[in-house]
Amino acid sequence: MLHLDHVSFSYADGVPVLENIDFKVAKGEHVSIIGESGCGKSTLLKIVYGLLHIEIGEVHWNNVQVMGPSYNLVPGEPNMKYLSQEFDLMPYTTVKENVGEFLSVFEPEEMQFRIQELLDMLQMTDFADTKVRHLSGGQQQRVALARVLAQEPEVLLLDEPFSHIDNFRKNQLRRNLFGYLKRKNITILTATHDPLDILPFADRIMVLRDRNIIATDTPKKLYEHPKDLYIASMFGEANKIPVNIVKSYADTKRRIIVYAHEFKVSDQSGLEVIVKEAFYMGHHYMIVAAYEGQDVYFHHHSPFDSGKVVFLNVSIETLNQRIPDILS
Ligand SMILES: Nc1ncnc2c1ncn2[C@@H]1O[C@H](COP(=O)(O)OP(=O)(O)OP(=O)(O)O)[C@@H](O)[C@H]1O
Repeated sequence: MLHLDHVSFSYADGVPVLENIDFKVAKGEHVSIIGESGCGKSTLLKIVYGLLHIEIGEVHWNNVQVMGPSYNLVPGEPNMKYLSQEFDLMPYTTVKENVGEFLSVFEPEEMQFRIQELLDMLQMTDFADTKVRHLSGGQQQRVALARVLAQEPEVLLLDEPFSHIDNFRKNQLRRNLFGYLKRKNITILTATHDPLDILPFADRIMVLRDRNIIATDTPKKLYEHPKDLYIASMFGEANKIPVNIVKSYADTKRRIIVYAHEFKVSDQSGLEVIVKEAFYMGHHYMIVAAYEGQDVYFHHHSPFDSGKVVFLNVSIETLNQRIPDILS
C-alpha cells in the first residue's frame, strides 16, 4: 500500500503548493489525480517518487518510508517508475535498445519477448529498429512508456501519459495500457486533464484544488454527484443553476450542477436564456447563452441565432440524481 501521511510541500520560494495531503492507495489500485493546471499534480507525483524533499509528512510504500533526494544518491525509488512530461530517452539508439536498456542481457530470449510484448501493446512494433531521434513526439512518448514498463515497477506514476498522442491512437492505447497494468497488478497514480484518460479506467479519482484534495471517489460517483462546479468542469462544460427555475415545484432556491448535454430545449418553460454563440462540435452544437449575466452552456442538434430566447429544462432523472447532493 502507498500512504501519503499528512504531507505539505513548498518549493524554494516558500509558497505552499500542497498542504496536509493524506491518502492511501491499495496495491493494484489505479488512482487518478485531476485538477486545474498548476494545482500541484506533477509535484505530488514527484514527492511520491522521492524526487522532492519534504519537510512535513512522510511517504510510505509497503510500510517502508520513501526517502527523498537528500538520502538517495540516485533520485527516485527503485520499485517505482515516474513517467514525466519530458521523456528520458537515448536519442541516438533504436527503439528496441531504449526499451531493452534495463533488461538482462543474460536472458536474450526473455529480453526479446519482453521488448516485443511491450512494443505490440504500445503499437510501436514497426519502429523497433528506428533511432529514437527520428520519431515524432507521440512515438517518443510511447517508447518512454515501454521503457518504464520494461523495468516492471510496482508503482507507476504517469504524468499526462497521452499528452502527445493523436486521437486516432489514443483510445486503443488507453485500453491496451490500462488493461496491461491491471493484469500485472501494478499500482498506478495518473495526473491528467483529460476525462477520457480516467472515467473508463481509474478505480478512484482525487481532485486537487488550493493545495488540498477536495474530493475523492469512484469516477461514476464523482461524475454523477459533483460537489461543485470545479469538479464538474473537470468532466466537461457544466453549469450551476437554481433548481426552482427549471422545476417550479421544487421548494428550494439552491443550485444544482447540470452538464451541458443534460439540458433539453423547450419552447415555453424552464430556464430562460439568451443565445450568444453556437459552436459546431461534430455530433452536436455547443451553445453559449446568457442567464442573469452568467454564461450557460448547453448542447443542441442545430445552432441558434445570437439573441434568440430559449428555455432550458432538465430531466426528472437528472434532478433526482442531483437534488440529494444539494440537500445533504
Ligand atoms: N521547480 C519549481 N520551482 C518553483 N515552483 C514550481 C516548480 N515546479 C512547479 N512549481 C510551481 O508549483 C505549482 C504546482 O506545479 P505543478 O507542475 O505540480 O502543477 P500541475 O498541476 O502538474 O500543472 P500542469 O497540469 O500544468 O502540469 C505551480 O504553481 C508551479 O508554478
